[in-house]
Amino acid sequence: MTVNTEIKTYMNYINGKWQSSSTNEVQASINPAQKNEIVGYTPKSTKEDLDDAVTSAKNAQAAWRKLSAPARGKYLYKVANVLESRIEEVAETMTREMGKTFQEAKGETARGVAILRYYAGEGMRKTGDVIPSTDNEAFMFTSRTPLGVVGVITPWNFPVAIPIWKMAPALIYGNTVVLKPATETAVTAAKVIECFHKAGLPTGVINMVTGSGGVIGQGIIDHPDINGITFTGSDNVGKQVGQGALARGAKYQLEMGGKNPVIVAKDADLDLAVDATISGGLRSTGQKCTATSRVIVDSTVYDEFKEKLVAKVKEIKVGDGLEEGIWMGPCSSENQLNTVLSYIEKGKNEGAELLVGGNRITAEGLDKGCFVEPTVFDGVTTDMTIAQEEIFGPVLALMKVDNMEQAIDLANDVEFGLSASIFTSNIQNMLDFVDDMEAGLVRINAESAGVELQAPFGGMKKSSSLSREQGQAAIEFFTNIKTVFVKG
Ligand SMILES: NC(=O)C1=CN([C@@H]2O[C@H](COP(=O)(O)OP(=O)(O)OC[C@H]3O[C@@H](n4cnc5c(N)ncnc54)[C@H](OP(=O)(O)O)[C@@H]3O)[C@@H](O)[C@H]2O)C=CC1
Ligand SMILES: O=C(O)CCC(=O)C(=O)O
Repeated sequence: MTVNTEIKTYMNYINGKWQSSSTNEVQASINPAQKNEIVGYTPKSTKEDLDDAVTSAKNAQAAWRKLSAPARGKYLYKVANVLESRIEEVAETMTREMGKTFQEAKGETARGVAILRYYAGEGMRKTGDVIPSTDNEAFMFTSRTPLGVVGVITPWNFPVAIPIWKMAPALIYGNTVVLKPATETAVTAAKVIECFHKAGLPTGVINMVTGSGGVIGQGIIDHPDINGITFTGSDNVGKQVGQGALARGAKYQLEMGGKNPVIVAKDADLDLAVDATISGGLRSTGQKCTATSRVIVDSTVYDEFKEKLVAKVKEIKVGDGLEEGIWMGPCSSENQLNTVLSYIEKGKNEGAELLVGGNRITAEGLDKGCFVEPTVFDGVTTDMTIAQEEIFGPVLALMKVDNMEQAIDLANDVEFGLSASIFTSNIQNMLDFVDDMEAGLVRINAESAGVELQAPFGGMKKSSSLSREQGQAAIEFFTNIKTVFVKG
């Protein structure tokens, strides 16, 4: 494929115009597969830039809310068409900016298109109920009203899908938006916003301000004119968002980490389980909140499963995600790579046995990138750090159990509860797992990652603020219910 190597400076999008930051300062976005390559520059914005964006969103609010939902939907269909016409280009930028393979990046961009179309269609669906009143002369019903201005703070691991699955429902239900994308993937975000611009959304309905989390993200948390904040990212920052929003009475929604288990029962199809563990744990270099990280295997099939898993992990081709035949790209940044390596060190120091991987890759051609070997640990116990904390890297921890009850207890023995999967052919195992697993997504004979846009998405315990994103569930966050009582 041809790679676009032009280094461009992208801008904030405020009040329907592309604008540099008030200080004109920019930050470089670096390719994690080739750290000497700059993908583009984006503004290092200030509080003043954010204020302008919020004012613009606030001014646009009334007219956008007054449009019919089907009319708002028509705009989203147009955005979807523009993005669809740019899939390859946006995907290439994503791969160069955060490292996931081009195939995965294309899949994610296509998913962005599908999400836009889904929420465009939502504009034609009902948003309320008629409820019988005890007064037989009255008419009672519910309707939905938008929050107002929504602040959207997004991470780098799904730089197209996550902003879109937050912005599209915000818009269809009548909110206006200020997006603060992750700094690491701000160029990809700018390209997504270009699609909204091209689709001709009314001025001010959508705005983007790039810049540091500490300034622009914190600014969104504190801004009195932002009525709701939707966030995906780390546990620590999520807590700050929740506490800040609560303190000033803004609505908030948080999606944070996972420590997702896969259980392999003695009656599992082992080949299927091995493939799903690798796909769920190591695709996107393990940088998904739904990634498999703990592999809990029945002792009867433990050795056979381990042997098959290790053999396949050794075959994984790591490299620049733009190259043909590469299965796993780099970590998204040097920081992320160092975090992963530090967890691998902790695993070794705390007594886990390294079966494969464990090192930074420094082979020629990969030495300028943030590459780490896909890694599998054996003999992991639940008290170890690698069994408890989110690593966000290509690291699998094998854990042995003697029966299904032990497996589910172990699977639940973490602070997170996002996704979990089981491989079994026994119906009782499936039913027990569905009933007892403390996770927002429970998947049977399927990998832990893989979210469908039309279904609710979110976790239990520390994984989320207990609300759900995506599908029709999104309406609960992006609107308030009004109960209407009418009497002639
Ligand atoms: N649940 C998930 O899908 C994700 C989980 N993570 C977890 O988080 C770890 C760290 O990743 P990282 O990128 O640092 O995640 P962060 O939580 O720091 O970043 C997520 C978003 O929050 C912004 N942000 C950072 N600080 C603040 C702040 N004080 N107030 C408001 N917003 C802020 C970031 O901006 P900026 O980019 O400018 O810093 C980014 O837009 C990963 O290793 C992983 O464990 C990370 C990404 C996604
Ligand atoms: O598994 C997926 O497709 C979604 C994962 C996700 O939401 C995340 O990593 O933030």
